[in-house]
Amino acid sequence: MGAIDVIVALLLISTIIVGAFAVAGPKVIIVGAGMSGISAAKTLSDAGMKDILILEATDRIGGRMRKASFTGLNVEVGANWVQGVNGLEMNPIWEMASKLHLRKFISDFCNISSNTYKENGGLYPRSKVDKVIEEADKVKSFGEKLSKSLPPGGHEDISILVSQRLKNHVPSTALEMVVDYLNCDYEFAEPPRVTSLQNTIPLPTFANFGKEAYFVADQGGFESLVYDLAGQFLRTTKNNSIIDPRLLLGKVVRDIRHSTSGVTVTTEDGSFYNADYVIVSVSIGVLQSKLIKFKPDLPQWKNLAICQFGMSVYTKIFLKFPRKFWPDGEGTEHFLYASERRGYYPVWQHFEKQYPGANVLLVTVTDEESRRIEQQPDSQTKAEAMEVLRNMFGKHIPEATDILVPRWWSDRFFKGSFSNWPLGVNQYEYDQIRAPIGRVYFTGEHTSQLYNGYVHGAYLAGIDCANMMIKCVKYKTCEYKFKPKDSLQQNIFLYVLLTCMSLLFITAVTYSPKVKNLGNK
Ligand SMILES: Cc1cc2nc3c(=O)[nH]c(=O)nc-3n(C[C@H](O)[C@H](O)[C@H](O)COP(=O)(O)OP(=O)(O)OC[C@H]3O[C@@H](n4cnc5c(N)ncnc54)[C@H](O)[C@@H]3O)c2cc1C
Repeated sequence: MGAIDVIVALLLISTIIVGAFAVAGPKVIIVGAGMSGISAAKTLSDAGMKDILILEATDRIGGRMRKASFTGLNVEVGANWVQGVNGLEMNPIWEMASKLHLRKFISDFCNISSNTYKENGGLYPRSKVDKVIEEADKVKSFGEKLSKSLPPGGHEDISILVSQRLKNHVPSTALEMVVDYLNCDYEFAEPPRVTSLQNTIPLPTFANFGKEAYFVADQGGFESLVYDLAGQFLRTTKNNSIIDPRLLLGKVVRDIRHSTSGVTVTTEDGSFYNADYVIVSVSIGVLQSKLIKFKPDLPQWKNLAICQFGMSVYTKIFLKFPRKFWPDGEGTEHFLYASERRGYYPVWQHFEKQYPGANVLLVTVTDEESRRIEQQPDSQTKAEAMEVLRNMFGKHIPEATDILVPRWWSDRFFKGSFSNWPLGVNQYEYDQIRAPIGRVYFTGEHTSQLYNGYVHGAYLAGIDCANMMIKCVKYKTCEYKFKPKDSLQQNIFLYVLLTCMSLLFITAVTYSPKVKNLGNK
């Protein structure tokens, strides 16, 4: 063996050793490849924890960021807006969308009072709608002040509806209801009677990132953000297909066995995968549905916290027409239909700016209307939407030639659209949702400390969850600091006890010398 052979052999050995160390470290399985799962996986990878395996139930990544082809156009059936832009802090999703040069359009509802239709035809006078909006704004400001005055922790929280009652303004006319719908349901996908006041008004998304919202209308799809993020740590081809063996699609996780020594994840096709840790990023709707069984089961307090939180349903229905019959031009993009039946095909949008000449309308429904519509044939939904449009624009308008009705609620991999903070869940119970259980970690938009329900919430929660795991693995700091309800109650008890004892002590100290002095006199 010559000197060169020795050098080559040494190089080879050192490469093997370095390679072995590169993949050394714990193996982590990530369940779900939506924004949160991918963001968690990337954070682990960036920290050197590259031995990861992502198991995704569907045949794609992106989860609730999903484009669909509709009459030759790619439309967003899931997330559409970058919410919270131009504020004090930079929304990370805005930064990513700007970096990728996604086409996006500011959403402006300033002119909505000129575009509000009566149930039986014709527009409301602008001044009348303005008055209702003004009144609703006053009630909202009242709610905001009230919300800030409530004690932290959430044990005295009230619903948005209760704050309206306190201000003696519960929307009751068709016009008041549609304005209320736009303010509340259109954002949270659930009515004011359900939604927590303290945790939604003011909303951290708008308070921190800014009041503006931008509508993404890019043929590559909003989901391209997730693909871009994934491409930063998973092997991809030149045309951006992911070919990394660490991502497995079509793997429906059904069973997670966990113990102090590791986890075993079993998928519907009978495969099983061993690892040191698992991160579960499925929606809270999926967690509530028990599609995934934990063995042993999650503790009672954890299951309770998961089941108490809200998974709302928000449905974007797209309709295609042979020609345009709605007004277009500046200030006409959004229009309202004020029905006596609250939430009946209420918020409409045309795409003259985004997709000129496409002749597509979008109508949004939520909650019970969404569930009802998901269960009926699309032809029935088209007939109902056409009747509403004819009420607004007259009998002469053409019939829609196509309709697209996404079904997020019926889909077992989502069970709804996004989480909404309901009345009755305090901060401590919310913290319990994201608390790890041994080697099982949880992420997803519903675990975001400030931004549940949003894409940026999903992204930031993924980072937080991965960092929690990194701290545990690398620095052996595995404690998750949260206060379960019991400990809160114990703290209150202790606080009262200590206060009483202190008062007794102060009284004793204050009065005993005086008694002595008196005696001396
Ligand atoms: C109609 C709609 C409109 C929205 N509008 C907006 C908006 O305008 N702006 C905004 O910021 N946000 C919006 N959102 C919310 C936003 O899309 C979500 O908050 C975010 O995408 C959630 O990401 P995630 O990773 O937490 O969850 P998901 O995207 O749900 O990812 C979880 C992944 O887990 C997979 N999975 C589920 N079960 C299993 C299983 N058993 N085994 C393996 N994999 C499984 C799913 O297929 C999915 O890919 C909207 C959502 C919807 C549905």
